[in-house]
Amino acid sequence: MNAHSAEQGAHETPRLPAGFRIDGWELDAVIGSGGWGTVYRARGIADGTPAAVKVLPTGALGPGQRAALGELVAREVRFSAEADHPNLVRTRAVCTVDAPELPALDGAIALVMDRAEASLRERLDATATGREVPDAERILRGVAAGLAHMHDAGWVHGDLKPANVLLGPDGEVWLADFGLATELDGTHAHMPPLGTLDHLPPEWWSQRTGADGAVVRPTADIWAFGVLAHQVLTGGLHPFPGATARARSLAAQAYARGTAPLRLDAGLDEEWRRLIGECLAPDHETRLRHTAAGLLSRIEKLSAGPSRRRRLLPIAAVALAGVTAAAVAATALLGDGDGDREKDPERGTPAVVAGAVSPAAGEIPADSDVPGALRPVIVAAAKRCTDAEVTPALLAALIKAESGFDANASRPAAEEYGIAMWTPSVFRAWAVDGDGDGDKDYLSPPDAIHTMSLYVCWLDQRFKQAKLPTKDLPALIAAGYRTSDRTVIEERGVPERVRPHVDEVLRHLAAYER
Ligand SMILES: Nc1ncnc2c1ncn2[C@@H]1O[C@H](COP(=O)(O)OP(=O)(O)OP(=O)(O)O)[C@@H](O)[C@H]1O
Repeated sequence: MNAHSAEQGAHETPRLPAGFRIDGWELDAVIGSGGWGTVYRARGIADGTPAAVKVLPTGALGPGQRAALGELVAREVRFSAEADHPNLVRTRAVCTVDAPELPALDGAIALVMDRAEASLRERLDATATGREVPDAERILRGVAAGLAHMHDAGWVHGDLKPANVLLGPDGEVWLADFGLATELDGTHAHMPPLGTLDHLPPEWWSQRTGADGAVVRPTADIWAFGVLAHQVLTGGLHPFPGATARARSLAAQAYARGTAPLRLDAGLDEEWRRLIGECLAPDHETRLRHTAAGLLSRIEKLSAGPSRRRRLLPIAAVALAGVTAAAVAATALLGDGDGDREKDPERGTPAVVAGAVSPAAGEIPADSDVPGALRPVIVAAAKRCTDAEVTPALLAALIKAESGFDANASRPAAEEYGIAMWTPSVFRAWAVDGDGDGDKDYLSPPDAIHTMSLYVCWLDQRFKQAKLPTKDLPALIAAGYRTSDRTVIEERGVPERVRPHVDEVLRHLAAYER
């Protein structure tokens, strides 16, 4: 299971050895560890019933930690004991660990649960970016049903995320990890400021955290469901851009403030796009209209309808290019500057949305010097961007000026390599798997060109936001690709030192636009 989780717990508390017995259960290997406990494979001593035992230690912690853990454990135990629904993991017993030789674990609470085969997190990790997780709709239906039951019973999950959705041996879908589940008091409850950044609603950040912790309401679970559904239907893409959870949460907050639009993945089916967009309504009040029960009945209708597919790029272009319709890869937020192509930590994902064909996207003239094998790749890459300026001709002109279509081009002094002359560290932040081989490689022309399209799309949007003259956009993009968005915006035009390069791009562009 999740190696990260296993490591995380390893140094915090000792492990119980395989064969250790807790009441009628015998432990086997560790499945994984979370922030508060370790989960073991186990079986019933009497009849071999498979189980998973979560051991929640209460010793060996500082006083503050102990208080917080005590509360979480109490919640998890209480909720687990009360929860009874096919979409909530079943707790068969709550026991106490008797291990005087291991003081850190002696007296720990052990929750004996039905054992899952995998978590949704693992399924996502095993799914290629851009593909749906197998059985996606059924899984989402199970999650919505579990959530609806919790809300009806007056609880909020508070930590809905793929790691907390378990998949049983016979395809069961179980919500798990109720440490943050909290009982509703009127319309909201309180919980400590834990949870996972990636699934917290934007209003979380503007709430004051009082003695009882932040307010948590069912609408927080609705938001988390929207994020999770987007991940499940896109092979793990988060709906907000950023390389880190913190960056993504900042992007979600910018969206909630109205300074950035919501850009869901281009391949999403219309109905799902609408449903996810509603779950991700920017504020609690708007989200109030949507209940988990309402989501469940919509998903049931969706599943009953004709079979749905992610929208793919036009087959002809894809087949010719030898590339798969790998979905738009999430762009990443970057760290420190690198070379001349600087990076802006505030940037968002360009509008590579809707699977729409770029309005000005034409073919590249057959008698041009653009190699035939590259043409369909370039055309498909340009379709990643809905902005009219980013055409196959512009991409071709940029590539011609950058490398002369040489896949092995390199300028080591400037750390630029491959057909699109990517600086490796910059490439990594934007990388798209253009050829669908599961790898993102700046020396692979489809990867380099698809990534170029994404980056250029973002430059185009930056320059429009900065109100630079629209008629100059191709020149500005060429300059931005050679320098940085910031340099071009600060100079309010093409910097003199890259003027010859920009003129060359414009010459090629004129030739390819014929
Ligand atoms: N009933 C179960 N059957 C099989 N695996 C389980 C079961 N419950 C939890 N796990 C797995 O055990 C690991 C640890 O789970 P745990 O709930 O302790 O932490 P987490 O959810 O990864 O993190 P945190 O609780 O800090 O959010 C995870 O990989 C989880 O998928």
